[in-house]
Amino acid sequence: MSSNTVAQFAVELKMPANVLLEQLRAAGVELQSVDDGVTDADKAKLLESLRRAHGASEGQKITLTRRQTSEIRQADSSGRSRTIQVEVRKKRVFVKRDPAELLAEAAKAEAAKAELEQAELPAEIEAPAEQASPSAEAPAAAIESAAQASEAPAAKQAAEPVPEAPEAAQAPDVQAEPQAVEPEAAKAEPVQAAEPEQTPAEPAEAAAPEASEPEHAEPEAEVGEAAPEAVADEPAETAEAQPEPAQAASQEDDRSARDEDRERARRAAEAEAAALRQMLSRPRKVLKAPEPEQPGLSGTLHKPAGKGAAKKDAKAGEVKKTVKGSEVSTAWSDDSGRKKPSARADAAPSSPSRDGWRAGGKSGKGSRGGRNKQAQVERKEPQVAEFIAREVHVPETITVADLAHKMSVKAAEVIKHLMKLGQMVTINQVLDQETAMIVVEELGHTAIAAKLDDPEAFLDVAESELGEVEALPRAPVVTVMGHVDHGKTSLLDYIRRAKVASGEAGGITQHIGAYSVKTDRGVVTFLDTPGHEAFTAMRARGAKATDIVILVVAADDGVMPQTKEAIHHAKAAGVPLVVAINKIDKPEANSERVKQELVAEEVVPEEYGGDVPFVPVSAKTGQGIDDLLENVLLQAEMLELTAPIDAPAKGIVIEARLDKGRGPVATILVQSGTLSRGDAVLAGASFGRVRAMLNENGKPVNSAGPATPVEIQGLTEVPAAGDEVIAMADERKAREIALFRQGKFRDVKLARQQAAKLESMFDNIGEGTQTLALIVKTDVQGSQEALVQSLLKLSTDEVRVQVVHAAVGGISESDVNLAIASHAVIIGFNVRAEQSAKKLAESNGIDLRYYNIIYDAIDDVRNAMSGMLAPEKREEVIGMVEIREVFSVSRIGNIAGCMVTDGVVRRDSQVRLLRNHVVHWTGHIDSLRRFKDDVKEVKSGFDCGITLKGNNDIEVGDQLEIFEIKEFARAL
Ligand SMILES: Nc1nc2c(ncn2[C@@H]2O[C@H](COP(=O)(O)OP(=O)(O)OP(=O)(O)O)[C@@H](O)[C@H]2O)c(=O)[nH]1
Repeated sequence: MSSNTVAQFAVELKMPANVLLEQLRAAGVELQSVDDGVTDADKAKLLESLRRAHGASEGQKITLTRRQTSEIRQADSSGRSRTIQVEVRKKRVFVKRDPAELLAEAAKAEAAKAELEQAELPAEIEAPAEQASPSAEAPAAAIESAAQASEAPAAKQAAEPVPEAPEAAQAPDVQAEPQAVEPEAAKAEPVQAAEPEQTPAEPAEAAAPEASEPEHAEPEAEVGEAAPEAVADEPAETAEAQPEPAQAASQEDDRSARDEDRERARRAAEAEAAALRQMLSRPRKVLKAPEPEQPGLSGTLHKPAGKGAAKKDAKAGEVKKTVKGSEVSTAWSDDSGRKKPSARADAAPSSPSRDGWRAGGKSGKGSRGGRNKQAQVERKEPQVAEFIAREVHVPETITVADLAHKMSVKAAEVIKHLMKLGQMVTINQVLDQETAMIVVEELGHTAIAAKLDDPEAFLDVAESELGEVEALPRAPVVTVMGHVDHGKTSLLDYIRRAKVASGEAGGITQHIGAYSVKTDRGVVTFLDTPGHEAFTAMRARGAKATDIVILVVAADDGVMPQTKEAIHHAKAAGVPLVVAINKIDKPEANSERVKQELVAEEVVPEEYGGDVPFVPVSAKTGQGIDDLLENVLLQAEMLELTAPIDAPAKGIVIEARLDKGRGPVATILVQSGTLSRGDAVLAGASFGRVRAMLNENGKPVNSAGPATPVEIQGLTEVPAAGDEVIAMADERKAREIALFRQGKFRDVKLARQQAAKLESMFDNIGEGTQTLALIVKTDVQGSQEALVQSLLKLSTDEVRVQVVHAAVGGISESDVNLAIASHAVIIGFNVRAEQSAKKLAESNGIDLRYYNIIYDAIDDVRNAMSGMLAPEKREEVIGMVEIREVFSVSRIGNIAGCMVTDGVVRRDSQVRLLRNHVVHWTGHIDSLRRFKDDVKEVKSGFDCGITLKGNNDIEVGDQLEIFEIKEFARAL
């Protein structure tokens, strides 16, 4: 192609015509002016000249590549750990080119740059990050192709590279490539956005998004700041590396600048992450607070602060950091653009916190997770309850749940321990007392066996929950006693007729064995079971129902045997007496004689200086009845009888029977608390729910307070008179106890027998003087007196003989009951027990002794009293055992496999461990087994397994000397 003139060629090359003219002249082309023609040969000359002037025609290329990887860990709001790996690749190529080429490129680059400037910005602002890169590359590629295409002869001044050209060329090369941009980062955005309550809650922030926290920033704003953010990290780099070609040529400088850039970028990334983490972990309230200092900080820490500088850097394309996903870049830009200054200010000086964060990240949790963990630990600390050793009262039976409750542990804990003991139980399973006590001790508490019939043991939890209930005054409960035909029934009938029937419309429909009488001074409750039999029968069961005894003595008959018996019963029970001298309406009545006879029985009237009120009455005419009641109430006042009302009911069975239509019916005297219809009750060995309740007049009532007799229905069985009645919280528990008592009944009876045996009297040895209680029944009065006097003379300083009751006649049920109640021994001289009395005595273990010779009786009693002295204890070897094998069993210890070589070994015997015939240890046998069964004794010639209580130190060849401590009664 031929150009016409220099001027035209200069226009083509876009350079001044006179400059081109000079270059042509320098190349040796003879030209006079710019209007001279230029041939192709001239152009070739110019090219050759320029090449010569600037060395090799090929440009020298220097490429620097930097790769930087950073990892960011953070926890999201749910505490999950996320990792974001960011790899930033930077490639910078410096090309030293032919000035002519550069000259040509320069012209085109100018145009391309303008094009890029327009294309790049919208690409980064609006397009997602991955789209931003190609769009940025496109104009850059155009520049390169344009530069390469212009192989036109270069002008001289093109020897120096145009400053902006390399930068433009670098634009496509330098990219931040997200190697592993996790979707978590994208998730972070919804997390932030998912706080709708904040934006409406903070209208001020919404109005000023620049000052608000990133959470409130609008997505468009965040995306828009992606480019400035990315470039803002590298302002120094662009500033230092670009403008001066001389510096760009210096590799050393360039490298150090890049190191700085890299370090800065790293810190920036960390600061961003820290800021993000802070932002996520910060409490919401804190988030609402604006941070006004941020823009200022941004300006100071980042030299080209503000959008202008950022945009400029973006245009230069020195470093462009992009990550996949607009949300990620949004989050990052959001942090860096707004929070980075403060974040960096926070994070940079306090590397420990950053370390902490990283450490948290390693453990799979962000710093917030770490803090939370710490907080959780702190919160957990107080939950570690301090162990408190308790005294646990273990009743006859207890469920696993209740036992756990008593020990304040979880039922699972109890079940676990029982499993260790080889017992698989459920939470509702009933444990026997022994097992329960083992568990209690296992758990480190002190087990106390509650008394077999101690209702407190079942109610202690309930009562402790109820707390103290105020005890209020209650009516006295009175029993009438006296000799046959002295008028007990008449007296009770009169009182009931006069005081109860008259006051009740409809009269007495049913007589339930007890009733209450209202007087001017108060209420008196009568047990309508005259005679001391019922009284003593109750006492024999350990129940005390009566507060006061009215002793009826016929004025025309005087003190008779049953009168005396009644006195003995009352005195044995420690119940105060009120004497009613009855039948004073009769002309032959002699009150004074009665008084004197009673004084002989140690019942001293007040007028004689005693403490027993004597009231002359007539059950026939009603004379003195009011006075009698008044005296009873006076006596009651002195006793200060009280009982809680607002409490679960406790009472006693007065009488019970099986009604054909109604099933078991029991007359109950409520002694404390209030019994209500529907209450679950335990009555001795029977239980049930109070289905119906009738008062003394047969009228249905819903509740009964202290000292109130009621008849109840709903028990499963007929209880015995004198059985204690307890209202319980739940029927299930009442049932368990009742069933257990039924099973234990035999044992209870056996236990009772112990106390009444003459031989076992010495078991009761304690401090101070002992008392031997006797009931003496003889054939004639003479022998009675002789025997009683002889027996009383046996009393010593240590043992006192007490004749509770002495009378002529056969041994009656009443005598046996008195013996039960008084723990007395019955001596029958030439008399025998009635059949019923014999049965009662047998069933209750009462010692009945028959004698024909007074001295035999006296000798026996003396021997018994000798037994009551502390007996001599002597040791008696009963067997010898050889240990032939030793088995070690975990949790049990060492078990000795033994052969009984001599005598017998008993489970409850004591043992002395002999090693080489030297006593090594003395103690008790823990368990004695034959094969797998526990046995009570093993005789000579048999092998057995023995464990020793508290001793595991056993060896093969050891000998066990089995002995028992036997007590030998001392003679007086
Ligand atoms: N004149 C008179 N007779 C009375 C009086 N009290 C009771 N009697 C009579 O004495 C007799 C016996 O009276 P009860 O009330 O049955 O005597 P008790 O003590 O209950 O007799 P037992 O039930 O057998 O123990 C009856 O015939 C009564 O009528 C009284 O105060 N004056």
